[in-house]
Amino acid sequence: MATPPELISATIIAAHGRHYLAQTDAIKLQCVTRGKKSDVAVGDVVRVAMTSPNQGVIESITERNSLLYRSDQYKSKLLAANVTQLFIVVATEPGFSDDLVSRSLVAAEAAGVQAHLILNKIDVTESLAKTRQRLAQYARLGYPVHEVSARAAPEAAVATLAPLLQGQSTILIGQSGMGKSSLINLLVPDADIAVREISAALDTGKHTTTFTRLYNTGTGTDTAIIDSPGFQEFGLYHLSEGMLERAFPEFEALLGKCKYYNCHHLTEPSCAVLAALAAGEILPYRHALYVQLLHESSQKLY
Ligand SMILES: Nc1nc2c(ncn2[C@@H]2O[C@H](COP(=O)(O)OP(=O)(O)OP(=O)(O)O)[C@@H](O)[C@H]2O)c(=O)[nH]1
Ligand SMILES: [Zn+2]
Repeated sequence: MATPPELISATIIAAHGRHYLAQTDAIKLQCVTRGKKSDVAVGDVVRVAMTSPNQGVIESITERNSLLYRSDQYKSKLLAANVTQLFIVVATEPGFSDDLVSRSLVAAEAAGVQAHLILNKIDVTESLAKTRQRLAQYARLGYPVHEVSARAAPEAAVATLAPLLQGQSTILIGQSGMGKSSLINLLVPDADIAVREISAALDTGKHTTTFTRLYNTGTGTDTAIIDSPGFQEFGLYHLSEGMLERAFPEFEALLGKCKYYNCHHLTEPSCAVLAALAAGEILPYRHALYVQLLHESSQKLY
């Protein structure tokens, strides 16, 4: 009987299709999964069977502490595993979408991950007051908001964000143009070199921003920053009704107070959530998003 190959432990630092790059203490390994499986995410700790000095096959995934994902009607797409917090990068301009911010917050809640909002470009003073007002609504829901300017005050931006990142595994997400790359470059000084290395290893050609990647920063391996491609949509078809109502912190104190124990908070009489909405205690667009997500959840085809 042949001895099975030795398995080594590694962290997935980039994913492109079914090709992965895994980092061990000493080396980077190009990895594939067995068969058609593509259930591996950046941030996963995996066991790899070496097939050559820098290549291997992923044999197993270590149990995850968290898993963030998006989904459409047909399938879900893993965003990152084992993250402890999500930074949603927004800016004074171009404008950002409240729908995408709230969807990201719901995804974070569902994954049990702490979410922060990072307001970048506070040097653009024309739209600053208005943007602050919009973000205050999220602060009232309990999400910390941090203000920075990657361009006008880079050192202050690092001073604000670096302590929050220490010892955490943080994924940054944001719509295109918010300045996420500028922030990553400040927080991870060798990010450009790392991205070039990863692109070469995964053979992604010029499409350097189309894949999610993890950077280990600081002295140990306990601090990780994950950069993800800019996005235009954030489907959440995979969330069940029970998960959805618990993903809205403004519903929390009201759950269990509706007349019907199985209330959907849509049109039911004596619904505590609808009463709070009517009283102006719940923001209309947040409830509308809840209704939309409930609809998406019922449209799931997998
Ligand atoms: N005024 C101002 N402009 C900024 C700031 N940070 C970034 N920018 C500019 O905003 C634009 C977008 O920045 P990027 O860092 O490329 O943004 P991104 O979010 O990574 O966008 P994608 O690469 O499209 O995903 C660039 O022209 C930056 O120079 C800032 O603090 N203030
Ligand atoms: Zn209700």
